[in-house]
Amino acid sequence: MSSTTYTDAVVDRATRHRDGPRLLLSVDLHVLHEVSSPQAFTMLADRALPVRDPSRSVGIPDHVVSTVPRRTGSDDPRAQRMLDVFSTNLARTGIEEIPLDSADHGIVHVSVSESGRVLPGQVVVCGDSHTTTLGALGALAWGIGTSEVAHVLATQAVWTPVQPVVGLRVTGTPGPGAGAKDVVLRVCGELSPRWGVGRRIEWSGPYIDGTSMAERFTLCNMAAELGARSALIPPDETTWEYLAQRLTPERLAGARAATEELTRAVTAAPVAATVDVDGLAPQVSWGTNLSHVADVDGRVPTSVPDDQRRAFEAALAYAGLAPGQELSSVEVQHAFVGSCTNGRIEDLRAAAAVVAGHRVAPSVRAVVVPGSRRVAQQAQEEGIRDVLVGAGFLWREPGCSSCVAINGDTIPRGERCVSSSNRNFEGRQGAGAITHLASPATVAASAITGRLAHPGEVTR
Ligand SMILES: CC(C)[C@H](C(=O)O)[C@@H](O)C(=O)O
Ligand code: SF4
Repeated sequence: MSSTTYTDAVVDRATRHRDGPRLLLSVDLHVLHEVSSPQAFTMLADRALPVRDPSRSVGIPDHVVSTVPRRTGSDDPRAQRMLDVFSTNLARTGIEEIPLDSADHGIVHVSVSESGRVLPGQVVVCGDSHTTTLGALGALAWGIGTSEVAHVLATQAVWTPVQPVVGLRVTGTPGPGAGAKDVVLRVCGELSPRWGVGRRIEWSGPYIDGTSMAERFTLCNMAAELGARSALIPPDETTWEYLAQRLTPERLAGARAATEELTRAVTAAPVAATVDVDGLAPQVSWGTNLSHVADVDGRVPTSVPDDQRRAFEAALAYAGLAPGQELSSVEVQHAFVGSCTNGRIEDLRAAAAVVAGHRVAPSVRAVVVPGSRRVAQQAQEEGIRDVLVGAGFLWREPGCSSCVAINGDTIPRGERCVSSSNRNFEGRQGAGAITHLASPATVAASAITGRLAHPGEVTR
């Protein structure tokens, strides 16, 4: 018998039907948000199809919601209409909504993980590319398109191609001031943005074994930027400790028993790439895709392989940078701590640790948007909110906010934002806005200095 990876075992358990190169998998949890679901509900209504199992779906408004304190929805009538349609669709079909004022509210991927809705071995889908985040819990989780959302609503199952499972091994210990965000930026920089296309990734190696859950969420979140359908970390004691804080003892025991059964004969995925992050410096993206990554105390590259030259020049022109330019000379006007990549309590702690005792530079507008209400609440209780606000950060309500800037939290044209989010495409944070992706610690240090900065510049 050929060996089976953890991912294969999850796929096998969920398979309802096989049709040549395609599998029909049962969906354990379907997460919906207001942007990718309206047409799906319309498709269902047009064909008079009911939702097959509303109890296995949950809807959370996050992308277009205002983040202004005491918000109730959106100030923009079009966005408000989207929120209203979303609520109506959920109520009409009997799907639970986690509304803005719920203790469980947050960005979809943050909310469903911290409220204990996601378990190892589950198949989880959402009309959102960063659903890979939930692979941190050992779930097989990926983003689907709107017509697939309709299909899942109608059948509680999803078609997926048979795909190879590959190991992505990470070794070494990052250097001072560097963490999981720097690691995943480096991984994206070293492998191509298409490295994961057509593959299911299993993270492995000594670095991964030692990561916290917060770090795992960051890593799996950004695996979407490698083009992978899914990326996960098979469950270990770290996973179970996280779940123990969120599940009743009975549910926890049930989930553990099911996982033990599932994983009895699994073997590690064959390693397709190894990235060594020993001594890694904090990373920052300088261009317009995830291969444009460098040490924050380093320089923009001076040359690239010929086949990348055009993209390189276009990225430099868009970002207003020159080959060989020192990144620590690049001034920023905005600093954003938030998103499903780095909007968790650990991320806010990391930012607060850097800014404590310092002031945000007068030339910078620095904003914290917690990933969820729980994160916001905990930050308040721990005094982290006070540290950040005391240093000059603006404090907002949870949501996607400037990560994708479709809720009004737009970065103006020509202005530069150092951001703890995950995408740096042209116009991602607003038409003509320039994005530098970094860790929360680097965002915090840059907010203080007014230019891209190594956290050590501020803390040492
Ligand atoms: C709006 C949504 C469909 C989109 C996604 O799929 O990822 C967004 O979350 C993003 O990060 O670009
Ligand atoms: S925070 Fe950003 S990456 Fe995450 S779901 Fe929202 S828009 Fe997408």
